[in-house]
Amino acid sequence: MKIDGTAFRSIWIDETDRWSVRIIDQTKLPWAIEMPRFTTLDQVAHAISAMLVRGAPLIGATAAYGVALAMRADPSDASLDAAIETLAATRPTAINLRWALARMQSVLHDHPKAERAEAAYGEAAAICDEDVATNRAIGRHGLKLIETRARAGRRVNILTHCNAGWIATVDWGTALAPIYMAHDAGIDVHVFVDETRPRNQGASLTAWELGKHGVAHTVIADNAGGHLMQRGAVDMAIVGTDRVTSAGDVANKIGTYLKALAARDNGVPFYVALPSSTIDWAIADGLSDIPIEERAATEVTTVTGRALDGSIATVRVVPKDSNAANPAFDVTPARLVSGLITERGICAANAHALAAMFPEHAQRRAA
Ligand SMILES: CSC[C@H]1O[C@H](OP(=O)(O)O)[C@H](O)[C@@H]1O
Repeated sequence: MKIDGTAFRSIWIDETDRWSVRIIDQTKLPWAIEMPRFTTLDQVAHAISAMLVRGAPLIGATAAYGVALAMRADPSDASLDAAIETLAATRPTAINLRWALARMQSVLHDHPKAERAEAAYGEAAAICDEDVATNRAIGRHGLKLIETRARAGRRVNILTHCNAGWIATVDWGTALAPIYMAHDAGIDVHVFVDETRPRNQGASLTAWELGKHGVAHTVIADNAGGHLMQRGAVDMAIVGTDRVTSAGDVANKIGTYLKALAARDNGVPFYVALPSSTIDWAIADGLSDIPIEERAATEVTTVTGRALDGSIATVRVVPKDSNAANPAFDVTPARLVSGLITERGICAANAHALAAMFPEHAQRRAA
């Protein structure tokens, strides 16, 4: 995507040093655009756990480069195992992290040590390029859903939660990819952007992305979505996901389940956009089998933003003696999902439809 006319991916290799991995520091957006460079495994691991980079596909792609940097420093088996373990421990919910690490492990495990760094570097680059193509395909399939609602001269109002845009992936995004394509096709599309407390990925990241691309949008409090759906203001919802089970249960940012309930109660189609690398074929029951990340209470008790004097400030919004809980994700049962928008097309959120869309995985599970 472009930032003020310049094309960007959310992760890239520095043009002056092929062993410097560059990212956009998402903890600084929308107030500043900072693009730190990483040259070590530990820098990458911190960037994922502290959410300088975030979003399931981007977490996986970044971890892949973390393995490559580790192999450059020490291509031994012990180093490879330690890198995989360190990166796997950064965040528990997004399955793309494990998917990418398993892919790196399978490529490198039997690879000659002297060539491991280059092989890892190449595989990480391939993961990034594939993610861009995958998300572009998700956009094309999701665009059809928007086109069917874009009756002549009528604005299409879409609600999204958290950030599943291009900065949550290598490029294009998942939930936002169809929206970008609809906008670029001249469809009058407007997005209700859930602020998405506590880290405000919607207010700070989705609003920033959409604004940079010129997409009409309105930031709303997380609690306003149901009200808008009740009054017919929302034509459909499209969200991203961090893990979908083989039966179609969806883990996504906290608050997604509540939006899915409101959507079902008001007859609003509720779609989830995802690359197949987000499907966890090993589990079926999301509520019992998807680990939900519990993040620091300070993310709930404080808010960071730009003060009126222009400085960046973090303020408490909860009395210091009050406890706070911070589950970062919830699970939306498949029965509340209208459809899954994947790189191969749109399918129902159930085991049969997913097996038909991705038979190679169903056969592997059956074996
Ligand atoms: C395209 S995956 C986006 C997905 O990831 C976000 O979680 P986080 O910001 O904690 O990495 C959120 O669940 C988004 O829907």
